[in-house]
Amino acid sequence: MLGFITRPPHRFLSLLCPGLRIPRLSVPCAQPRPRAMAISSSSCKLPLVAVCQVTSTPDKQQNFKTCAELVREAARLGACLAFLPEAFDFIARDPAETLRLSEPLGGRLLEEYTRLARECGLWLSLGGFHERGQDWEQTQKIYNCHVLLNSKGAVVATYRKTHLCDVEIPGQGPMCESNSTMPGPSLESPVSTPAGKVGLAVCYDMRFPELSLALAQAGAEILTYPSAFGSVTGPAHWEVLLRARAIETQCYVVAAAQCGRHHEKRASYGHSMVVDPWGTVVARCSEGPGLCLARIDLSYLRQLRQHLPVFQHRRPDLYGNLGHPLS
Ligand SMILES: O=C(O)CNC(=O)[C@H](CS)NC(=O)CCC(=O)C(=O)O
Repeated sequence: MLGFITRPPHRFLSLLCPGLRIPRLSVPCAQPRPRAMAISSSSCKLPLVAVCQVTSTPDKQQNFKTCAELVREAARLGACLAFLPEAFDFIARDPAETLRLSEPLGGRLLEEYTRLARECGLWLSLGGFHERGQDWEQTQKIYNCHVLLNSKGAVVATYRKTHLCDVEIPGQGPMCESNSTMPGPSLESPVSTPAGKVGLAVCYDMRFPELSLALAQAGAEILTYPSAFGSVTGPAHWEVLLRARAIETQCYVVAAAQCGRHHEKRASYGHSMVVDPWGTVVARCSEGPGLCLARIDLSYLRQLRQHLPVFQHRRPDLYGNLGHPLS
């Protein structure tokens, strides 16, 4: 069947996901994009991804139950890949509790997620696992590890957050991630998944466009920023940063977020979303825990990159080869 679309099919997604809000754009008719483009198959054949939003607490078992329910729902709705936010495993009250609750990749929690991926037959982006790495004995610190599982439950990639969030924002309470966490040593090459080539990052990493450019130049089609964004920086920066990363890299951006109050000392902004390579928010979660869905249209991405070839127009002679090469 030959279909014509101008952008991913919102109407269909709203039917699938009643909680999904169709985005209101600030400049809805001023967009000089191709009027319509032909796609060779029905939009229903395009891969569907699910973005899960949760409120993690220090209760690991309860957090797993909540995430597993959302992942099962994502599978039931036909998603091939589900994204969980940073700290999907738990959000602790202090660094000592964070360290106490952490596990190695070979621990019980990852085993449960392996079983879940296999049972549901979908890929899982576990967006920020508190990982006791190989150097745990010496450092007594963890890594903030983004783990990608395939539909058989195998770990196909790991990326350890390279930019740690040590910031003091008035009104938000100080964050000092390096109290408990080591920065990752390297970027990870984008990974082929049923939805496209996924570039891995975590939360605060989104503030460093060099990283997203490096991933895009290494072939990423989908950038992922699983997050636990603060409640002061959230309203000011969250959507702007995600849309900017999508526009400048011409990638889909998927950002699963923590939301609500985790315990007496901490709350997160929520607003999980998927942004398309044009910068349009094509799916977003509503206030509380839940999920939203989006179709990934790589032929649209490729056409956009042809129409607007920014990667051919860069001037590394003027400002260096930012974000290139990856390794
Ligand atoms: O603490 C954990 O258990 C997991 N890690 C996090 O939640 C991290 C470090 S505190 N949060 C962020 O990076 C928020 C960044 C942010 O809010 C911004 O860039 O404005």
